[in-house]
Amino acid sequence: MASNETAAWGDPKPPSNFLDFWHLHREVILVVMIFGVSMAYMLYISLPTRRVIKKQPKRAAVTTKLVPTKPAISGDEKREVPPEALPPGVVARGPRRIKGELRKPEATRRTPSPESSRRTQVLVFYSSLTTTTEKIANDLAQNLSESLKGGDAEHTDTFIPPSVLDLAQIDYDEYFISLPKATDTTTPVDYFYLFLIPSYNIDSINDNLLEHLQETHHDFRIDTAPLSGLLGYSVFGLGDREGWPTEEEGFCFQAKEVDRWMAKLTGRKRAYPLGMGDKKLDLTNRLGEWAEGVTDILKLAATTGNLGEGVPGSGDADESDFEYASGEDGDEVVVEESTAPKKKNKKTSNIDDVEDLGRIMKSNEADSNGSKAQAPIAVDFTTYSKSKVKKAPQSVKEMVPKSSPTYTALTKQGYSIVGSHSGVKICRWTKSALRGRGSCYKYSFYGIASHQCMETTPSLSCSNKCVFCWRHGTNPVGTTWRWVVDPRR
Ligand SMILES: Cc1cc2nc3c(=O)[nH]c(=O)nc-3n(C[C@H](O)[C@H](O)[C@H](O)COP(=O)(O)O)c2cc1C
Repeated sequence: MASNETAAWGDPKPPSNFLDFWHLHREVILVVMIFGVSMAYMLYISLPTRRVIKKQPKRAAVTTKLVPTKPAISGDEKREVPPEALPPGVVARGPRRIKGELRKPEATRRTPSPESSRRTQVLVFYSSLTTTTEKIANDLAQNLSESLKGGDAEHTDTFIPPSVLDLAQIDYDEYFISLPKATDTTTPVDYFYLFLIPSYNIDSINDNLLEHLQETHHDFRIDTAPLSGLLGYSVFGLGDREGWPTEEEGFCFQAKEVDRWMAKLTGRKRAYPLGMGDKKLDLTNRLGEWAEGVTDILKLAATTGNLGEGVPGSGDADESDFEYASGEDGDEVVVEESTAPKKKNKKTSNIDDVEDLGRIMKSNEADSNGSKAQAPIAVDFTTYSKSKVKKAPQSVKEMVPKSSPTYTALTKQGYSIVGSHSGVKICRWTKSALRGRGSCYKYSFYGIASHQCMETTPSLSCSNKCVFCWRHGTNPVGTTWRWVVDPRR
């Protein structure tokens, strides 16, 4: 035992075989090996060139992950050479550049080229009390449909057949607060609005439309030009010079109003000037000219995506500026240019909009130069003060005047009109009960003696247009009272 221990730690003689040697010196050998490996590792990680070479392939792998779709990478990138394979002397600089673009949904893209897949739809809006305009609207849509095809293969697919829309039937929010939603979402559609507006000096659906357009423009929650995405619009007015000889006396006054409000809501997208026709004189000719002009503009707009140079009066940049300055296109203009007093046109309010600084400066310049020319009037967009621009004289109207088609329609249904706004009608169930043909559900279910009922309302106007309404949609629609009020007694 003693000789063994001596051999392990103190025997100067070398061990007889490798196993003995290992048993004798393994601690020393292990320590030396660990030290050596540590040194080698330290040396390895301190060498910069090696690290770069090792990391390069890693970065390439990450890049490939980020761009999974092959078409998004251009042909140059596909041929990119890995850094290891570069010829000597050529240095690979920085990370690989990815060319391409964010892929948007097809519907949101806009390519104004003729090959564009966009389509155009004309919407023909009309109002009609005595059916002339309704017929004209349908004919116009039919003719437009033909002439926009025109045997021209290029335009055949561009235009969706025009739609005819009765202003008394549609929901204004769908068309005049934002653009209509296309049914086919795969192909983007540009809308072009046409209006056929007869004028009525009695309460009619035109008043509702005008009120809606005006409210939309002034609603602080909505953009002032929410229809600026329209391709364009144009208005044609129908009137009667026999009763309303001049525009000042009310000839086509509501078509002019619609045109003016649409200019505001579309951000001046008037594609063709306002047309006007006298039902008894020149309607066919004037309408024909207007329709021809509109067709030309439509073809141009559908292929280029814009209204081009425009035609005189259509509201291109110069003309709009003129309209703007002369007050034709702004209800905010407080004094007519021609009637403006020469020296009192400085400012009508203490608050001016920044957008008007240019005009205000011009006006001041003209003043200081002592120029006699009438400068444009300063405009205050921050107020909704009532316009003092001369309008066709408008008195408070009766809700259902005896001479109106509404009166005729309601009396034909069996109503008696009391005064100018109340209506009474015997319920059909009352008649039925009197004839012994059965009563209504109120009697059948609850025993109410409903055979004595009558339908009556103090106001024939209503704020809704319910499909089941007993007024059959022939009554005026309004959210406020704007008609003649009965005397107290
Ligand atoms: C009750 C009534 C009021 C009218 N008021 C006007 C008017 O103020 N200005 C005008 O130019 N024409 C006026 N007209 C004429 C109509 O605008 C014209 O006849 C039009 O063609 C009628 O179209 P419709 O048949 O589609 O209703 C009025 C017609 C009616 C029946």
